[in-house]
Amino acid sequence: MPRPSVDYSLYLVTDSGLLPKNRSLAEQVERAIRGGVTVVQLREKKLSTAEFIKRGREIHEITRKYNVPLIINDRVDVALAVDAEGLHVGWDDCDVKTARELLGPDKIIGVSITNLDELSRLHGADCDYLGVGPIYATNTKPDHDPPLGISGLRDLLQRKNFEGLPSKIPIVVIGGVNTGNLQWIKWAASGEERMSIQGPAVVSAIISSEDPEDLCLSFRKLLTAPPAFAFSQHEFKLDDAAEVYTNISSILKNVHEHKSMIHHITNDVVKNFSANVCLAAGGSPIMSENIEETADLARINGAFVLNMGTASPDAHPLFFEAIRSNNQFGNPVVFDPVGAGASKLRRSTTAVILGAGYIDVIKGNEGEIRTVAGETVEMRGVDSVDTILDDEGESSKTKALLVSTVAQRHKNIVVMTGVTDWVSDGKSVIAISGGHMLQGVVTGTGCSLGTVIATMIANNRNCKFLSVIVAIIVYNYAAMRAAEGVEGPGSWAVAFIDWLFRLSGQSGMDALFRKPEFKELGMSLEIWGRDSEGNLGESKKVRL
Ligand SMILES: Cc1ncc(COP(=O)(O)OP(=O)(O)O)c(N)n1
Ligand SMILES: Cc1nc(C(=O)O)sc1CCOP(=O)(O)O
Repeated sequence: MPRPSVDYSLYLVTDSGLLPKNRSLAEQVERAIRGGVTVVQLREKKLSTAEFIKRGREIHEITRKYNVPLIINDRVDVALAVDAEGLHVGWDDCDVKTARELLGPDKIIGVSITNLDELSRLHGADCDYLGVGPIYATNTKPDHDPPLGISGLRDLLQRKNFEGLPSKIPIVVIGGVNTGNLQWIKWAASGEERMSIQGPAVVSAIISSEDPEDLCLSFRKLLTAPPAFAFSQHEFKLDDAAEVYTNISSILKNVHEHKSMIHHITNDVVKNFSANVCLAAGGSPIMSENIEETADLARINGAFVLNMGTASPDAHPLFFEAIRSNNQFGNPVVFDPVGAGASKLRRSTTAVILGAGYIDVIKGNEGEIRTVAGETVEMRGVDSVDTILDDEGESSKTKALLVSTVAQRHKNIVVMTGVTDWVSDGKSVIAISGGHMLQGVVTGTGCSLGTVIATMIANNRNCKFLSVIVAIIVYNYAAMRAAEGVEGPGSWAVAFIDWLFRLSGQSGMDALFRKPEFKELGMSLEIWGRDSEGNLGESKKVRL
């Protein structure tokens, strides 16, 4: 008998420890199937063999009624005893070859994949689907491997040489998946990848739900629609500076019409400065670190800034909840990995944050962005390490490649600050000149660029990349104008806020481009083109 063709679009994995009060597993599973679950995996870690088999038969009766395949977790003997449709194994369980010999050719075998090495080790295995995870951190499996995040997932899906497995092998993605992040995961994992995701495998969100039927109906609806505010990558042509001019006034108009709330979780040193910058740029700041209110704030947020400058491990659950809540409402998330390479704690906090949910913009200096890229960077505190040196010639191309690679891996926007600021959405790369050396001696100037970016994209969710570019231009120009005639860093900081306030009014910036004093400052955009194979090619500098 040939193996059944399976619809993996909504895969339920059970955990009887997470059921709502007075609810049996059988009832929960049946309700979930009525809502649209297409595969059920019985995962029992605490039952004796006899109890596992008994429960397996009970659940199998239900799944058979709805023609939904039942997969048994870990245990070949139980799968055989129950005559389940399949088995799911991890790397500590029975190997695929032995499982196939024991189960025969017509049973489904699924395998867990956490990294590229496991994918290679699966070479030639006779398995039917892969369970890839954890995509995000989860309390359901406390000993889980470090989360893949979007970048890890994309690395796996883009893997070119996994000969020996069917190229279209179905993939389900597991770990922290819920109705708030499902669309982001599906969207971020789509593109030119070799393998694609068929659906989520979900434990706690469904098993602990009071109304699993309704919840699964919501999952089904979300599976087919893209997230409302995913950005589409932008194909800048070498002559496209005009596009920035064309859009700048509508971007600023949206900011001023809405005065959106920008929730900051930021470091103690810069709170006051960032709040003032946010107000001057047209936003409404709230600096809250209460985990109890992150979900309520996300309901009304325009955007969320997460700056890990003074973070301790105690703050990880707060970061986690805030990212998840803001993803749920489609609020842009701007992450500043302050000092990411300076200590083990900061490296692990960066991984926690990137493994908590979708991040729209990563903004950092060169050392921070290289750390996010996976390099080991010796940072002296939180200040930038400019090892790629100047912005000329080859080093300039190296920077362009760095930001575009990180943006491609995370399917987001990456801003790398420095004497020149670099920004990429994975497709286009733009280098923006401007700014002033006094920024380097006032605490919080780097951090508050994240604030201005968040303020600009909060109400320009359909053109995030352009909004980030506009934010950097406004910011750098304000920094330069503020430096005129001031005595030093203290008075510059005050003048900077004044200039931001003046410029970010719609008419202020709109008129600005036409003024001679703007032209005289010599700010420029350098736009990088791609050749026919998609590689970064030549660049063209355009004076603003
Ligand atoms: C669909 C799916 N994917 C991955 C897993 C994890 O399986 P495993 O690695 O065996 O870990 P445990 O489930 O045994 O804790 C899964 N169960 N289902
Ligand atoms: C069973 C399991 N396996 C994982 C893996 O990464 O292999 S993560 C996981 C638990 C997923 O639970 P939830 O949907 O509640 O986050």
